[in-house]
Amino acid sequence: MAIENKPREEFDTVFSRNDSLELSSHHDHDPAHARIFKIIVIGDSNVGKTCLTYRFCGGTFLKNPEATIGVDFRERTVELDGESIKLQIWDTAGQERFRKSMVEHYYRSVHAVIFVYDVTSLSSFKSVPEWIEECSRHCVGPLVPRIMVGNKCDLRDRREVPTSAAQCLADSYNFPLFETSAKDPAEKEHVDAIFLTLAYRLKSHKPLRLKQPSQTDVRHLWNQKEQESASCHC
Ligand SMILES: Nc1nc2c(ncn2[C@@H]2O[C@H](COP(=O)(O)OP(=O)(O)OP(=O)(O)O)[C@@H](O)[C@H]2O)c(=O)[nH]1
Ligand SMILES: [Mg+2]
Repeated sequence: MAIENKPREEFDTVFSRNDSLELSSHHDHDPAHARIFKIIVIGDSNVGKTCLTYRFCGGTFLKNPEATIGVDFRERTVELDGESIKLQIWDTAGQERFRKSMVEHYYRSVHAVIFVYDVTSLSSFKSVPEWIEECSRHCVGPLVPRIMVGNKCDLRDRREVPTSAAQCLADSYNFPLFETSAKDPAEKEHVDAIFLTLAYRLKSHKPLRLKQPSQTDVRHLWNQKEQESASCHC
């Protein structure tokens, strides 16, 4: 992927979307006191983290995604039992070179974690324990809900990770397991269910209004992202 060719407008859209979190009063549909939860999506490169988050927030399958650099923010407000809950989703980079300077930001004040692997890639599944370890190393507490997701279930003939093996791993960590496809439109509600499961758990866990990311945090990430894009010559 030619990083230099990644359209600048894409970043601007992402970041202006995030900036708008600061200006929640500008969104009529968004009650001023809506609680915000930060969910990070973690896993090897190419497993479909961007497509899954796009499916949930944008409603469609994102064709021709580029590798994520640093982080892309997406958000969706859901109504749960009459309460608006804003899910701020951090779509992280799977490639080490695009994530290494961001890792601390990923885990800071996170409310839930989604570990994604690709059911057609055994190696991405074998990486899951490493991602879980990274998460623990960053002091993410045991009460922070975690979910495991096997993506690309539409590629039935290419499956390398049996459900039984995935279930076994998920059980060993006591995580729920979802297998789904960001691509298959018939799986749309299943993708929603992943995020809504977390939203329900978070809703009951956290009685307080949560702090929104500051403009400074966002600008800091934006600057880092620009630097990484500029220094990458692949
Ligand atoms: N068949 C199929 N392809 C998918 C699915 N989800 C994603 N893909 C494809 O998998 C490739 C990688 O998708 P991305 O969403 O960019 O992967 P990623 O995990 O965000 O990758 P990084 O940003 O590099 O960490 C793309 O070619 C997508 O079209 C799916 O559910 N089914
Ligand atoms: Mg991505």
